Amino acid sequence: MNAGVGKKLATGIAAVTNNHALFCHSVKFRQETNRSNPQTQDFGSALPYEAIPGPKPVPLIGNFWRFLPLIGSYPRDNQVELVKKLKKRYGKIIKLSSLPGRPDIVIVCDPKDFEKIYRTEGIWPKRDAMPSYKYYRDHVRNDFFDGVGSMVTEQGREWHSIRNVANTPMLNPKVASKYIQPINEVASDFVERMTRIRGRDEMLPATFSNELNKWALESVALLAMDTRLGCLDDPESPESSDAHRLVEAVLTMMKLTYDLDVSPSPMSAFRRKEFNRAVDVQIDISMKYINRCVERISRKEGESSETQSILEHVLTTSNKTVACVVAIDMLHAGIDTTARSMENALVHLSTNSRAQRCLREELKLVLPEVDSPVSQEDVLKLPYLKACIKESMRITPTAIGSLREVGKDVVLSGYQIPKGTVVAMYHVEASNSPEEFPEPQKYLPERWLRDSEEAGRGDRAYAPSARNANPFSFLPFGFGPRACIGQRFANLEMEILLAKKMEGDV
Ligand code: HEM
Repeated sequence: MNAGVGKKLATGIAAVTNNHALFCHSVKFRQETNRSNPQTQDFGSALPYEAIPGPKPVPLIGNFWRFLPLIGSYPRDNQVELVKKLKKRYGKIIKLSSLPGRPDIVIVCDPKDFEKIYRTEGIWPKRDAMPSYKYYRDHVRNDFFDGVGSMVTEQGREWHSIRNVANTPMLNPKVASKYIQPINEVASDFVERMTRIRGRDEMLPATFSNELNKWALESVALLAMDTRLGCLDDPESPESSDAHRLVEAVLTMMKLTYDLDVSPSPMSAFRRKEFNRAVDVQIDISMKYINRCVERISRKEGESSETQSILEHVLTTSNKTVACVVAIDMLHAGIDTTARSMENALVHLSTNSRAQRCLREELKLVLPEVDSPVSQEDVLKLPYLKACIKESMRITPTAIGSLREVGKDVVLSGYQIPKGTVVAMYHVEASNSPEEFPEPQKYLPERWLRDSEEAGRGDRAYAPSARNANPFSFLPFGFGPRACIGQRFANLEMEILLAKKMEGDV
């Protein structure tokens, strides 16, 4: 398994310069924060924008050279390391200016500033993301997309119209409950596959991260295409199968999104062609299953919308192009993120035998029958399981930060930030800050349990409650109207797989 947990940047829509963002972890927190007014300092009396600390641009070449090998101070640093270095040198707010072809970026690390930023975003938050995919849609395959924008890349009214179509089924708990059984089946197949692929020494293969991508794709295909693809089949699907081609296409696209949008090079023209081919495959395969679904809908006219699947709902309220765009958004945003978050949780647990014991104890009580399906009610009775996942996402979030264009003039860390400035909120800094989470590097799921009695039970550790932290310091799925639309499903997929995996190990 990958040892570099925490250093991974989610590609897809994730990771600040590659553009991901986050969501609040409890309704209670949301109500509490609504009561306070984060705008405490008057704009006019704040320090000017120009005075924000940060690397000073050199005449003609700006700040670009700082990221070059040999001469730069931050050559090819991953973003977590880069921000740590910048924060140590300049403080909690840093301005990165004079980067070729990019606007200034203001980096912030303080959760109090995150709240102020999210409070300015209004009903149509702006988060620029994946320019390569946008270019493909607007210029390469405009014939197919015909102006339909994607949730991940669009802004303003265009973003709102596609997000609205997807919100209705994806945020409906009754629709989600229809997926519990198939998500269970995918998880059981994956646990069986884990047993098959273990070596004689019982170790998982070095390709285990890729196996998790297959599990995440198999789960997302349920939502996006109403189908089981067969990514976990034994014997493996042939190279010409949809499962094989889609895994390759999604992984290629995710890798090239990073190369093209974050780290462009002289090879970019060749990579763009490969990128375009990878999206072509996703369109072909998604459309095949969307067409099948259209036939199914025509056979069962008159069904209530509550019994419809997400895809059926999108097709009956919109059209096939919109359904395909939503499906591709899910493929982009729902695979790498869920697979990496699951991998991180497994790594944290594998190195923490006490947490493993506590989790098994809880599972034995709630799910005495190994192999029985995990229901939504079961999950509600498994607070330690949920806490294990949360704690892993706190220490090693897959989306390390989030971009926004500020919607109003705002004061951040005492400096004026004019409306329209691009800010990068580094959530990973806040969720690992000792001010918010004492002993931040310690994996203590107990932080997330509701009361101290529960925390002290059996082998459980006493831990400082996460409830004392600023609610904006832990936002693994973003915040506000642009928060992750797949959060409910991602959590269900991870909870059910983790429960089945740990149960099976007893
Ligand atoms: C553990 C897994 C996941 C994590 C950590 C994650 C995290 C995020 C984050 C941080 C954002 C940006 C939110 C913002 O800017 O405030 C986001 C957006 C998004 N996520 Fe997820 N996500 C996960 C799984 C999924 C899944 C399974 C799906 C789909 C089935 C999905 C679909 C999306 C989409 C479409 C967006 C863009 C929403 C928009 O801009 O309107 N995500 N996700």
